Amino acid sequence: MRKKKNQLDVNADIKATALHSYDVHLDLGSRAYDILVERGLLARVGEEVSKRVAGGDPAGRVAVVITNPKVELYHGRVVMDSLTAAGFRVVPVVLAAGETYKTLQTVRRLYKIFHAEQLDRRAIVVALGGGVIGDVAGFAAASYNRGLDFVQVPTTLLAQVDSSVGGKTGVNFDNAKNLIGAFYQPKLVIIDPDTLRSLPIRERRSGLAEIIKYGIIYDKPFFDLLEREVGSLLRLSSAQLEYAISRSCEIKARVVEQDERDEGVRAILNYGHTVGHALESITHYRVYRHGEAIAIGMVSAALIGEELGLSSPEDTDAIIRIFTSAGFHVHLGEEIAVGGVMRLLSWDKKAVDGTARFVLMEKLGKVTPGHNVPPDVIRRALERQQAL
Ligand SMILES: NC(=O)c1ccc[n+]([C@@H]2O[C@H](COP(=O)([O-])OP(=O)(O)OC[C@H]3O[C@@H](n4cnc5c(N)ncnc54)[C@H](O)[C@@H]3O)[C@@H](O)[C@H]2O)c1
Ligand SMILES: O=C(O)C(=O)C[C@@H](O)[C@H](O)[C@H](O)COP(=O)(O)O
Ligand SMILES: [Zn+2]
Repeated sequence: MRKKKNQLDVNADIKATALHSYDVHLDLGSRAYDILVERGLLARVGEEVSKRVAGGDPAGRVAVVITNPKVELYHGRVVMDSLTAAGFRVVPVVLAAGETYKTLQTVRRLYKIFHAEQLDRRAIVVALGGGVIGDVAGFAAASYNRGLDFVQVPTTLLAQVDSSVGGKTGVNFDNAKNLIGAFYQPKLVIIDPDTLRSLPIRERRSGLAEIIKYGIIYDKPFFDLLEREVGSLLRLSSAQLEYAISRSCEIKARVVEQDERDEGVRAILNYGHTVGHALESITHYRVYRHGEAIAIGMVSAALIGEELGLSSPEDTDAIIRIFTSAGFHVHLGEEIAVGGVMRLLSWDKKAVDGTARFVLMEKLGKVTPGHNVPPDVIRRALERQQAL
């Protein structure tokens, strides 16, 4: 295992291999992998997958590229051509887009295609798209034939900074977000920030929420940088774009290395998700983008921490300020029933005996998991948030 480093030393782990090109390594022993961040990488997917996953011998190997219609339109050709040129037999699979398709039915559809194509264990599943594609394709790869090699090629900001890294795969089930799934690490993550040019502003903002999360949970200097850069990051004009992406992956990698299966410290990556997931679920995954829901959830968590005397009102204000300046609505809508949200908290994966355990901030840059919060405190915080 990599030596534990303090927050500032951790910057040294991101190896700048050229201008605006970064490699992050996630060290999990036999399941270790690289996260490559570089503009233009999409055209080198075939070469990188061949070298790093197929041991330089792609002959006779199938690459199943799982994507959705919009991503296929913008970025499918370049990826598939590059895999074909490297020597893979490419099987494209285009799934319907959106969180409402993050279901077992979609996974079953993938199994049917894998079966019809007679995939053997040498097949490689390539997820080309956002977090929904990555989570669904990853779960299918984890379970089909007891595990196929899996490569993440994330094309949303959210997927580039969060969902493509760390091996959480799965689908929603009834009213519970991500209830069915597996920990299954990719063999490689290929991030091309140029793909973000075709991404609508609302989706970019959603990804920014997870980037801001890393500042709140782990790295105050990063939070300060983000306060200055939110506008230019959204416009993709920030000179810090690649840094913000790789720094986010780096923080996630350092946390996952310590607790791959979410039994302890990894819960800090779930800051804001307890209320955030409940909001996604209560609105049937149709109202909020994931980042929008967890931005609201991060403000809820800050208000709860403040109510408990754990964190300061100044830090809550700083969180509200950064999200507001990025264009998020941090107010909890009057139409959202506080009681309904509170009931859904028991489905959170961090719950113990049906009672939510919150990740709460002590100060910007430091959060702790496992807080059992009295219901009246949660209610008070959520009602305050409705009045924001
Ligand atoms: N596994 C994890 O660790 C993890 C972490 C965070 C979030 N998630 C999950 O990720 C999901 C959210 O992911 P998301 O925000 O990427 O949403 P998403 O996958 O639904 O993608 C958002 C939209 O962007 C479009 N799109 C993707 N790339 C594009 C591009 N380059 N240009 C134009 N359009 C593009 C897609 O077609 C889709 O309509 C949620 O289900 C969430 O629970 C998982
Ligand atoms: O990787 C993690 O661990 C996270 O918690 C990252 C979250 O941003 C992500 O939304 C994750 O999918 C939530 O996981 P869950 O276990 O709460 O379903
Ligand atoms: Zn998330």
